[in-house]
Order: sequence, then C-alpha cells, then structure tokens
Amino acid sequence: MSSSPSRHADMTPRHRRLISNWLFVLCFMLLGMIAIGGVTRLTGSGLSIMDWQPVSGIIPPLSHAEWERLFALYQTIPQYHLQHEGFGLEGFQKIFWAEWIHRFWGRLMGLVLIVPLAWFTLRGMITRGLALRLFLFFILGALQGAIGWFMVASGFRPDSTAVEPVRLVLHLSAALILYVAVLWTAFSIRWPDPQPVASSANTRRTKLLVWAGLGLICVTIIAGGFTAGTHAGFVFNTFPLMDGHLIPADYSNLTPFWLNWVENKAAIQFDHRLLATLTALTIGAILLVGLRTTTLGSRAHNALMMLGWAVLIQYALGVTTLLLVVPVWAGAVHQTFAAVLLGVMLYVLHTLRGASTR
Ligand code: HEM
Repeated sequence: MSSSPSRHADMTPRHRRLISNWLFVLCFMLLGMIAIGGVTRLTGSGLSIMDWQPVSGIIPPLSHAEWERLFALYQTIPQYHLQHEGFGLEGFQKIFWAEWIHRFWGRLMGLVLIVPLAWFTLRGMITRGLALRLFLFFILGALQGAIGWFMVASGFRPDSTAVEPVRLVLHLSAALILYVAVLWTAFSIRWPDPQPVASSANTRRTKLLVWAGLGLICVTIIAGGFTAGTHAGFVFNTFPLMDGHLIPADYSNLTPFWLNWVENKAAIQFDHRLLATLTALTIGAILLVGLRTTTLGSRAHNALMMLGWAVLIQYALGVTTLLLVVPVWAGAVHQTFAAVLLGVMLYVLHTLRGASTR
C-alpha cells in the first residue's frame, strides 16, 4: 500500500478499465457469498452436506434414493435432533439447498477468476506479476473452501449443534482478507497514480485516523464473528443498556479473564457494541479533520462522505438486528454490510495514498 506510482500504470487505459471491472465483479460476488453465508448460518443450514467433494459436489442429488441417503446421514448428527427433529425430507431439502448454493457460488467464483485470468495472460494483457498475484488469489479462494470445511466439520461432534465460534471467525476473516486483497488490486489498477497531497498536520492526522479506523473495523468484525458464533445476539436485546446496565453485571464471570472475550455472551456482545461505537466515533473524527483539509481533493472528500454514511447504516443495522432478536434478513444484511463498510474504508485509504503520515 505504498504511495509510489503502481506498476499497473503501464497497462493501456482500456485494459485497466476492463480488468478492474472484472475484479469489481469478483468483489460483488464475494459480497454475495458473504450474504449467502449469513443466510446459511442463520437458517441452521450449514451442516446439511456432510461430505466435502470439491469437484463432484457440484452435482446435487439426482434421485429420490440419493436424497434419502443424505437425509439419513444428516439424522445421525445431534443438530438434527436438537434443531430440526421431524422436519421431514422436504425440510431437509430446504437446508440442503442453502448450503449447496453457498458452495456452488464459491465454485462459480473460482471459474469467474481462473477462466478470464488464463485468457488475459495468454493474450499478454496483464503483467507477469499481476498474473501471479491473481493466481495466488485463486489459491486463497480454494483455501477458503478448505477452511469452510474445517469449520463445518467442527459441527458434527457428538456434543455440538453448531460450528466452533473460533472457526467461524477464521472462515469470516479469511473471506475478508481475500476481499480486501482483490478490492485493493482493483483500485490500484483503476487508479494507478496516487494523487500527491501537500503534507500538513491535518493530512497526517487524517491518514493516521484512517489507519486507526481501519484497525477498529477489523477488530469490530472479529468481535461480530464471536457474537454470531456464540449466538450472543439472542440475549440482552435492548440498547444501549444490557439488563439495565451500561456494562453487563456478569461481564467477568469466567476465569481466566480473557476467556470472557470468546465464551461469555454478555462480554462478547458488550465488546462488539463498544468496538462498534469506538469505530463510529473514530470515523466521526476522520470526517471532522478530513473534510476541513482542502488539500485532500474532491475524490477523497467524496470517499469520506461515503464512509460517514456507511458507518451510520452499519451501526443502525446492528442495533436493528439486536432489537429484533436476529431475524435472518437483518443478520445477513448486517454481516454483508460490514464488508461494504470495510470496502469503503479501503477506498478512503486508496484515495489518500499520496498523503504521508510523517
Ligand atoms: C462498525 C459497526 C459494526 C460492524 C463492522 C459490525 C460487524 C458485524 C459482523 C461482521 C457480524 C457478523 C459476523 C459473522 O456472521 O460471523 C456482526 C454480528 C452482530 N452484530 Fe455487529 N457490527 C457493527 C455494529 C453493531 C452494533 C452497533 C450492534 C448492536 C448494538 C451490533 C450487533 C450485532 C449482533 C447482535 C450480531 C450477531 C448477529 C447474528 O447472530 O447474525 N453490531 N456484526
């Protein structure tokens, strides 16, 4: 993320537009994947396909006998008895399709990445370095599938009805790392030359605050992952107080103390609220300083305005999800919009590449 002109500057403008558009399409597909993942999780569908066949798994069951076989397999895990007992083959088919679409979408993204990549490389439209970087993204995508399976497998244990929260957070974080990498590459191809910004105390302050805001968004997302993974959104459904207190009374029930951050629902939800509030305040500070700094230019100012709206929307979505006790639509939109907010923050950082922090 340096401020020197990017190596993409020597591609023709037409190729830069074409290739960055293709990468933006991939980012939209990643957002779609995050939304489908949210629906899969919130409808309790994630454990319905009990094997991992990266290639042949694309073919869904084609006969009644095959459906019966898969349903019988599903009835052997505790989640069936505790969450879906007696929902019949029709009920099973519903949760199966949610998980199947999630996995299908992943395979489709792999194709949307690798086929054009091969074409652009063979036609000499991209540099060797970029081709290698994009191929690395393909490998990371495949790895994300494997991490997904590693997560799902933790839900089949005899005493569990859901996946391990830590693995859920790992799966979400890996998806977002890939999203950040593709998005940053797309931005750098579309706008290869950083706009030079005269150094001043305010430009330095803005950029430092943007880095702090980015860090806070990441930590808030991780805390959101634990909130979702431990079902902590289904308790303390009031805002801003939790059971009548600003800080919940049983925040530090567990020992050692750090265990509360990953296992105690009261602490997990409180941490997520607190971090979200700190994120929103930091973004408020970014706007206060950044919008007054005229040297940043209009593109950066527009990006800052987008950032302000994005954090407002995400905060409101979080409170809505909580107050309505996590309906599927709200949980999925809140989860997806976190990635939108992260993307806007990245865009802000990209518009400020020409500003120094020293
Ligand atoms: C900067 C603001 C915020 C960000 C970036 C953010 C991010 C996230 C993410 C990424 C998740 C889902 C993780 C996953 O599915 O694995 C999540 C879940 C959740 N968030 Fe937030 N959040 C924010 C603000 C809030 C606020 C202000 C509240 C409420 C006071 C809130 C309440 C929740 C709840 C209840 C869940 C669990 C929903 C579920 O089970 O699906 N969030 N958050």
